[in-house]
Amino acid sequence: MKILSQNTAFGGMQGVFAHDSDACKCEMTFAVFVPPQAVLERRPVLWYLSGLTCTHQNVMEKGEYRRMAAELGLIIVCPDTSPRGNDVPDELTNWKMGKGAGMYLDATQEPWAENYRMYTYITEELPALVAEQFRVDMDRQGIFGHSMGGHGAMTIALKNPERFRSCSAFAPIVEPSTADWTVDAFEKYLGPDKAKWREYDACALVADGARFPEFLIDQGSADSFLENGLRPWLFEDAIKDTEIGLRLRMHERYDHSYYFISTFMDDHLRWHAERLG
Ligand SMILES: N[C@@H](CCC(=O)N[C@@H](CS)C(=O)NCC(=O)O)C(=O)O
Repeated sequence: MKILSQNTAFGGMQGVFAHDSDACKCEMTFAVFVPPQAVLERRPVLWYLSGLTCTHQNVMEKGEYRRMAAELGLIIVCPDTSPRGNDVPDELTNWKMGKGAGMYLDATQEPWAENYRMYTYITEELPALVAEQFRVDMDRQGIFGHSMGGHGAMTIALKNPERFRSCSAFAPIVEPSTADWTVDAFEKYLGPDKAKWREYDACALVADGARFPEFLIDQGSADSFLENGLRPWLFEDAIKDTEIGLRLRMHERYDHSYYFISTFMDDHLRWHAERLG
């Protein structure tokens, strides 16, 4: 693992690191905030998955999570959203596909299958590296994210309920297999057989029997992607006859940006801290 930067913040450390990824077959970059408490003891770890067009950097610069994470003693890991580098396939003029749009799935179709294995990267390779390199308590993990990353967090929690104790999302794409934003990418990454898309779709996963105790979702009413991309009411419908808990909060006047995310960031960190102990 290479250290790209390390800066003291709120008594802890904000670092950016790079490593050679076996899953994605390229160099991957990620950010980690280590709170001051982690000098003395293992602390819970919270995974933040970012949205379309983002790298590890957007939330690090605009998410405003460090003060509260330091107070609560949470380690925050912010991975990149796709494989990177000149050898990685991309669609240069399409921000909803390829680099910056990994969709947190393992692609099965050419030319994507070789590098676009973000599900394996986020659930296996990066946790192993983080467990080795930082003072994390891997029995206390939570996951959250924004937009495409909200989709990632919810599907990963639903598929791994024994691993995560908490999950929340800002403006998540709850049904990517029918959303304007994501259908094209799902078809290119996973092929035309829509049955194969279901394991990466929060609503479909619930319909197929996946369970997670409860979710917190914050959504801005002035989010221009609400009607065609995000549609949290579909998840509300999906869990109706289940024991899954949902705290869905709509916020008038808030849009899709990091101004919205940073406003409710403290609430999400507290939500996770209460469940991670
Ligand atoms: N580029 C797209 C918008 C993409 C977008 O809003 N991305 C969100 C995640 S889905 C984001 O976090 N963008 C980066 C940022 O705001 O820093 C557009 O122009 O319509």
